[in-house]
Amino acid sequence: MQAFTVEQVRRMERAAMGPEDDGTLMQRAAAGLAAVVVEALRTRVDRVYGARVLVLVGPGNNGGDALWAGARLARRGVRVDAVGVLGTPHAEGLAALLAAGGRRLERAQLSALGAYDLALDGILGIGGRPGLPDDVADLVDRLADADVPVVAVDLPSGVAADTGAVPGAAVTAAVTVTFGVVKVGHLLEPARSRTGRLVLVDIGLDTSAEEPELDAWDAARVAAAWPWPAPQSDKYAKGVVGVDCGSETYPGAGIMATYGAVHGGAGMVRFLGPESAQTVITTNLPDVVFAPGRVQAHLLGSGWGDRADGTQAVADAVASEVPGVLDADGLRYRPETMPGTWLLTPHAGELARLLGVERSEVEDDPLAAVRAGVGRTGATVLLKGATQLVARPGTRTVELAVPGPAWTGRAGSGDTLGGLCAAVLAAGRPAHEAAVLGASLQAVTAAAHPGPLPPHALAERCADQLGAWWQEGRR
Ligand SMILES: NC(=O)C1=CN([C@@H]2O[C@H](COP(=O)(O)OP(=O)(O)OC[C@H]3O[C@@H](n4cnc5c(N)ncnc54)[C@H](OP(=O)(O)O)[C@@H]3O)[C@@H](O)[C@H]2O)[C@@H](O)CC1
Ligand SMILES: Nc1ncnc2c1ncn2[C@@H]1O[C@H](COP(=O)(O)OP(=O)(O)O)[C@@H](O)[C@H]1O
Ligand SMILES: [K+]
Repeated sequence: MQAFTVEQVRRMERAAMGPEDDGTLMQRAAAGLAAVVVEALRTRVDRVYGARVLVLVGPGNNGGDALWAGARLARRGVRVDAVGVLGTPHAEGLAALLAAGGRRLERAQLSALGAYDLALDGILGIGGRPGLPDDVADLVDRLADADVPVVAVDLPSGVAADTGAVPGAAVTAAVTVTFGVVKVGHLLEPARSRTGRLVLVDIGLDTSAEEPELDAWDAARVAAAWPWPAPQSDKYAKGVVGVDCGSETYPGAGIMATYGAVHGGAGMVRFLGPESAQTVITTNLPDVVFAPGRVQAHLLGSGWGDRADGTQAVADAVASEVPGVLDADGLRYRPETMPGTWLLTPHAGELARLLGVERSEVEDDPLAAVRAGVGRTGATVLLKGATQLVARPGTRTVELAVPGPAWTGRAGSGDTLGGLCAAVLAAGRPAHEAAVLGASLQAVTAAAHPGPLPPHALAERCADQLGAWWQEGRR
């Protein structure tokens, strides 16, 4: 699924409309929106005729969409009340609603909100600045308290369309009906959680001239793209991962990274980390070897802590011209520039440190931050967290891994994730694919095994997930 910025949407809308806006796009949007509301009413109250819908109307075309959809609903016998909550409502849309038998109410006339079967959020769309005025936020809260489900028009009002930030009050929708194309904010947390189920209505926009801002993967695409071994593949075709992770202080990181590489399907894993981790690895993963030798992907940095020869270790690995994953503490020892064949896997705090900015800056605009990480380092960057973004040199579009459940975020999950990515890298895939596939496999597996599994146990389930896909023939 591809997502676009507001600026791109405006360009596509202008191209579709031509010099004059004759309202065609808005009519298509309203028709699609009304159809979704009809289905939602059938599901919720088992009727359309006589059902009650409240339309919250803002000052722009977003309110226009909602009012025109309200008119369509009113013609089907829905009892539609519209209330202007910001500015002056779209004139033609309001006239159409009133002509169809809908009512316009003042806010003071609103009582017994629980009597509404559903509310339409037509307050702000792509022209909205994030946040809602206090009085509007208060009405939105009262609807939530009254358990009235909200269908958001285009975007849940109050969220930032281009970043997914939610810096102030915002609507939480059960369903969001968006028009033409998906917007960035629908897919990035925290706005994603405000979006609910996302329905895309085709209004005839042509995306071919625009490079998408985001390319979001789903599980089926991950399964299809996985580097499945061919019948003749030997261990070198599957790839050898060299794991130099962990330290005497943090031996577990080396163990969990190794679990990731083994269960991500590496043909061989060489463990080149601290001796204190070796006994556990030998006992639980006897296939791992400890002798130095041929490596097709490096995995460095997880659990290093302070490492006296850290700079040299990273420099040597980069100089070997073999691709690699550089994680966690290893990021502090990176050379000034790195090849795009290397994958850096920072979480928000690590990326902030790398960029010399506050963590909040990364969290407020992760898309800009992950691109800045590429600009700063030259490497491919996976920003880890609730939404996992992958940026690479030379390509503006940022890839979005399949999201997983919040249980996944535990000490050591990042270490196993590094191992999964390194296994894909060792199989010969480019760094950005290794990042998306590794992160998505972990997320899909965690979703299929909900609960607080420790990272090494989740890594074992990753192998089960690959096995299930293999048996389904999804390759
Ligand atoms: N164009 C098309 O062809 C199509 C467009 N479509 C629909 O149009 C929507 C975009 O419509 P839009 O451009 O009119 O902007 P919209 O989001 O309604 O609001 C802008 C108004 O809100 C105000 N305002 C902003 N933030 C605020 C805040 N925090 N608090 C208070 N006020 C705030 C802002 O005021 P100002 O910036 O002037 O202060 C301005 O008056 C789009 O999402 C889709 O639903 C579809 O029909 C398909 C065809
Ligand atoms: N809210 C969340 N939802 C889903 N996955 C998450 C969430 N938070 C973190 N994760 C996952 O957990 C892992 C945490 O990585 P990281 O912060 O590097 O942990 P550590 O360094 O302790 O191993 C990442 O792989 C990320 O994918
Ligand atoms: K809206």
